[in-house]
Amino acid sequence: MSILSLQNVSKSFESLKVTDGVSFDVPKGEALGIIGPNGAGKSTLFNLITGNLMSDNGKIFYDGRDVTRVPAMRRCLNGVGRSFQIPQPFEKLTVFENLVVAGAFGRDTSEAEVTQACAEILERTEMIDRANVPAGQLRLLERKRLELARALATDPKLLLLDEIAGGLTDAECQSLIQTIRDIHKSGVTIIWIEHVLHALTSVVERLLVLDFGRVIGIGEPGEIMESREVREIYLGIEV
Ligand SMILES: Nc1ncnc2c1ncn2[C@@H]1O[C@H](COP(=O)(O)OP(=O)(O)OP(=O)(O)O)[C@@H](O)[C@H]1O
Repeated sequence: MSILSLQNVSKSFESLKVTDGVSFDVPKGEALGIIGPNGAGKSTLFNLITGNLMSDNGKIFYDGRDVTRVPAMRRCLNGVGRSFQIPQPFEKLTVFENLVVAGAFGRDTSEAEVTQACAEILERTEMIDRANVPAGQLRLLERKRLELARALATDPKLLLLDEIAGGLTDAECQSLIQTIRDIHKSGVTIIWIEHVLHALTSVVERLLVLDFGRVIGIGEPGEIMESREVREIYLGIEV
């Protein structure tokens, strides 16, 4: 069964069509990667799925329900979690406090349950040693881990990751990949936008390619990367 289904979804900013008749389904438990050139409309697609933006046309179904006009907060409470391309934690709050804020707003449970869940998430994301450090003092990998942890604090069934591996060294990237794999193994459905292709293809089962707001390919990563259109458009390789 699909946890997410987009049917002919479009979005324009004035005369610029940024999402152009996008349709795809994501089965429960899948990890799907999204690639495409800068400005292809990847983050906009995330904003449409989370409800941060409303589509002009088309339908979005989440967990069997039509959420096309459902506001972002409600979608989050129902299990749509996300990380942002540019992490913006509360810099003066500690790592733990940042998580508790996300948990308090993003899940429908008691304060005690939020606190307990946040402590567990700090373990899972290897941030437990940094629990009492103000977010403003974190290094890049830790900021990325905090961003991931904040998304997990909302107890997502569907987790959207927006370029979480960007700017990391290879070793840092590998350690983050392992954490994302563990989250995936625990049953969370993941959609991951990423320019770091080796990171993406080491986790996802399928890749979706966006270009000028259109889906130009979706399928098994090896097949997608071999496709002539993808190589020409995305990689700039003449074939
Ligand atoms: N709120 C907005 N108002 C006007 N134009 C916007 C808005 N948000 C995005 N755009 C434009 O829509 C296009 C797609 O942007 P988007 O951020 O979705 O692309 P992207 O594929 O995520 O790019 P990148 O890989 O650089 O992050 C860009 O031309 C961008 O300038």
